[in-house]
Amino acid sequence: MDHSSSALTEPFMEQLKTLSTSWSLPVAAIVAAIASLIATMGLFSTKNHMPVEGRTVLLTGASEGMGRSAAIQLSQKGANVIIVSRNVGRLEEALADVRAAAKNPSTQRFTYISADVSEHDYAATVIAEAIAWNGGKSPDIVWCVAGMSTPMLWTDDDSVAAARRNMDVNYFGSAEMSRAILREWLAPENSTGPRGEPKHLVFTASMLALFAIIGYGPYTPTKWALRGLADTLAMEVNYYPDNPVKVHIVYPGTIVSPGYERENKTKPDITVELEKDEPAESPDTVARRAIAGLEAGKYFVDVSFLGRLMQTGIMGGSPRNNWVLDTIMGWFIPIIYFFVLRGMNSTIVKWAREKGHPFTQPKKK
Ligand SMILES: NC(=O)C1=CN([C@@H]2O[C@H](COP(=O)(O)OP(=O)(O)OC[C@H]3O[C@@H](n4cnc5c(N)ncnc54)[C@H](OP(=O)(O)O)[C@@H]3O)[C@@H](O)[C@H]2O)C=CC1
Ligand SMILES: CCCCCCCCCCCCCCCC(=O)[C@@H](N)CO
Repeated sequence: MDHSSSALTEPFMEQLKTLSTSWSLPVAAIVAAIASLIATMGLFSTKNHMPVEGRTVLLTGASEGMGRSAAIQLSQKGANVIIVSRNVGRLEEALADVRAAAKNPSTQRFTYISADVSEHDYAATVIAEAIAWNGGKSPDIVWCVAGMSTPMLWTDDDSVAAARRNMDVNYFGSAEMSRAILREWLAPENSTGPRGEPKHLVFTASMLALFAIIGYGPYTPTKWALRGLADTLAMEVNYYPDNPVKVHIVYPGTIVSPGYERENKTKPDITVELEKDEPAESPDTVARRAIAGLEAGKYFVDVSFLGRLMQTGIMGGSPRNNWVLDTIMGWFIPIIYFFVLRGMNSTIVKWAREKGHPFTQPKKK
């Protein structure tokens, strides 16, 4: 016979148990969350999460603009550097600057590979060449920088052709490279165990992948696509615990680069008007901030204050840089966007009223 419970006490005990679990679970969760936050925040650590000295870095799109600046700065930090783009003359000039910046000129090595990132299967060939040059070892860090932009209105004649071209260079150029290098890094014969120095795969998006504005229809979706791929791969690399790889994605604002000069030739004036709130920066500055973010171990690499705010506003299921700050800041961003969007849309309507129907406005060519 069971004496331990009576008809009276049992429901009470059940209630008490439910009550205590309904409290203890959230409390335990909050305590665990705070503890793991403190552990992962890295607030007190100044560890360099991406040492490059003596390691080999491959960058696409590094003959001009931010990629070139990044290659030079990584050379200053002691990296061996491989730069990839199409034009050989510009590659040679850039490589001379990269070489001249070397920290240890007698031991660091440098080379370039000419390739068009928009060509199907280009990356497997580039990686094979890079490995042969690097004494049979794959590069330790791959940074996809190559990109282009042809801003125009979506109703313009050439917008869909431009969109396909932008997608081939910006998205598939990085997608193919990431696949080629991951097939090396993640291969069983290249396992280092979970404590091995991680490899780094870096994508270059744009602030427009966080907040889209009028006139970048052919371009912005390519950078959103990169964000989707980067989030996917940030999770997928965890499937290979013995082959540690860190994925990162950089979100630059306006970079005063040769590419920026080119895109401004066709950029609608209304786009120029709305993007003027994000201060334009030199390629050196953007590269320096991006590398600092990579060294700090960030997944989402912001290079400006607005970019930092925008990131927190769209994070969804992306890995966080700092769960506490990102969550608290995330509560405020919708309030900012309420005013920003109203302001931008009223500027657009005002311009249409002042300058006439967009089809009848003079076209930039
Ligand atoms: N400029 C800006 O305002 C912003 C730029 N970004 C992004 O940052 C990155 C760097 O931009 P930015 O500094 O302006 O770069 P630039 O446009 O100045 O330079 C582009 C580089 O990529 C190479 N490249 C272009 N197309 C190809 C191709 N099909 N195959 C191989 N290489 C190619 C170019 O060399 P070559 O022509 O010889 O091939 C060059 O080295 C890009 O991904 C860009 O989309 C993001 C936000 C803002
Ligand atoms: C909290 C949020 C505040 C929102 C303020 C909005 C300001 C809009 C700035 C848009 C800047 C776009 C820079 C990237 C440009 C680029 O990628 C191209 N130049 C490349 O072609």
